[in-house]
Amino acid sequence: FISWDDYFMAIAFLSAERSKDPNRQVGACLVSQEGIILGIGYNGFPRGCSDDKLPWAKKSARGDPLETKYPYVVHAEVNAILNTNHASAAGQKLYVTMFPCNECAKIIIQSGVSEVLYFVEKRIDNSDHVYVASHNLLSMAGVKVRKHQPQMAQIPINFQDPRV
Ligand SMILES: O=c1ccn([C@H]2C[C@H](O)[C@@H](COP(=O)(O)O)O2)c(=O)[nH]1
Ligand SMILES: [Zn+2]
Repeated sequence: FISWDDYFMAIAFLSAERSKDPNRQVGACLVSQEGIILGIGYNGFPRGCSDDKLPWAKKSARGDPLETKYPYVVHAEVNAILNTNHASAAGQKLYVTMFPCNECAKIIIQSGVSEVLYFVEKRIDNSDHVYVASHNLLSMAGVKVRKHQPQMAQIPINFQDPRV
């Protein structure tokens, strides 16, 4: 059987699979102190804002930021926190497939999340101020941050009927 941490991180990974971002799929899973899933999310455009009308591009040929995804996309962490159906995020754990950016860090802190477990860091070196700021904020606010060390290398899901 799989450990609780692998289980919740796997749910964040599965949620990431729903993202339509062609460059980076991110998933998040908010879990209560009792081990109950309160919310899951992935990076996507806001409800009612169609993927057919908004761009998924990283860069614009014309240098217009409005032709890129960045001003429009809701980050996975924010969606997981907002998808809680009014349960409080205070004291809870957030499992994320990628270390959160500074904007997500602010929301994580203000919503009272007490621990962030992440799988990978996007930051390549200390020059990426967004992720350095995120580390600084989470540390100053006393939010625990832990890199998840999986106990299983993979968790296959087989949709075949187990009796076959
Ligand atoms: O904290 C974060 C940071 C980023 N994301 C999402 C937002 C975008 O859809 C991608 C990043 O795309 P790049 O092409 O790597 O710039 O990741 C997030 O959900 N949470
Ligand atoms: Zn973010």
